[in-house]
Amino acid sequence: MSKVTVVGAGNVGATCADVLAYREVAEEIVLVDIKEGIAEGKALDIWQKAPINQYDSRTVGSTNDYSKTANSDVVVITSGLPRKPGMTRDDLIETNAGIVKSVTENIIKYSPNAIIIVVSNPLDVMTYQAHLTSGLPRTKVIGMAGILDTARYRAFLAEELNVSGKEIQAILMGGHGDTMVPLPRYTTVAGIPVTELVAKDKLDAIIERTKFGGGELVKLMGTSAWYAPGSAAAQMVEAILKNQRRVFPVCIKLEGEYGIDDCYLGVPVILGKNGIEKVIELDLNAEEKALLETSRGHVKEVMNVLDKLGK
Ligand SMILES: NC(=O)c1ccc[n+]([C@@H]2O[C@H](COP(=O)([O-])OP(=O)(O)OC[C@H]3O[C@@H](n4cnc5c(N)ncnc54)[C@H](O)[C@@H]3O)[C@@H](O)[C@H]2O)c1
Ligand SMILES: O=C(O)C[C@H](O)C(=O)O
Repeated sequence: MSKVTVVGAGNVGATCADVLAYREVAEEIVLVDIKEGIAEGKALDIWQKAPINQYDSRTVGSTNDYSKTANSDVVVITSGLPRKPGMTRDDLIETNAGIVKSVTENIIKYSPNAIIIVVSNPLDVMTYQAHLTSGLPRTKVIGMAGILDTARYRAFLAEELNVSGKEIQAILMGGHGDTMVPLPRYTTVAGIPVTELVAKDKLDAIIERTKFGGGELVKLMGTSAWYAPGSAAAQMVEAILKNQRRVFPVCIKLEGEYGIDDCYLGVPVILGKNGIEKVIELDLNAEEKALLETSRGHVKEVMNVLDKLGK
């Protein structure tokens, strides 16, 4: 029987649990939150939707009782503060590091072999926190951001070209912040290089919009996004539980890949039943390497802040 826990029953966590349920990705989905009753309520609401939307996955809620999460195959961590207008994701580090640490300790106590998908921000450094606290191999403590950032990039391109978003294939690398690195050289529209279809100035504008895609939504809503993020995390869970071996950009601790050591960054990987089955190393050109290096430098600075906080 497959079991998934989603910690944090807020906007992203509840959306993720809902997508997991209606896609019947797991038989049991446990939603956990620290706020009394909220996880139980949202789990019950999703369960009551099952007869309407015709699914059999069972959602269960828990207020901070991790015994209900025991033997989860995959755990998604969404607990933590979202940013408000005027803030960067990095501003959340102090509060969210404490939350991610305590949540990870509880998770590992009851599901020592789970694969952990981190969503809380600042994403790359919260993945670092969960990896350190869990003691699991790097291939089993991974971060969700690349699927979301790529989806934004794909949606903007679909709009520009007036084609289905399904036709856009793209890869994006680096940290989940303004230094992320969309890769037009690896972007195609049904196999056609995007550079043959979109003028350079338009493509550059789409890349810029993608980099600040999270901030655009924060400005509009006063808090950060949840539909696409929750669905993106659910897509990672599905790839793992169904051993789909999908190729996604995922945050992992790099240990020599791309000439980078000891830094958590988004890179293309094969995602399957063991978590990250393989990191795919692209032959980046000089410009792409320089952009990735800038992103690495930024994430490393925030990792150093976490080190100073005492992890
Ligand atoms: N990686 C990404 O691409 C991405 C995308 C969107 C949001 N995020 C991040 O995800 C996080 C959640 O965003 P949201 O919009 O769902 O926020 P939210 O405020 O709606 O939900 C967060 C939930 O976490 C809960 N929580 C806090 N401390 C907890 C603890 N110790 N144990 C269990 N639950 C706890 C809160 O009670 C709340 O219900 C934020 O840090 C946000 O920045 C990341
Ligand atoms: O922008 C945020 O703060 C949330 C998330 O990282 C996003 O990209 O939507």
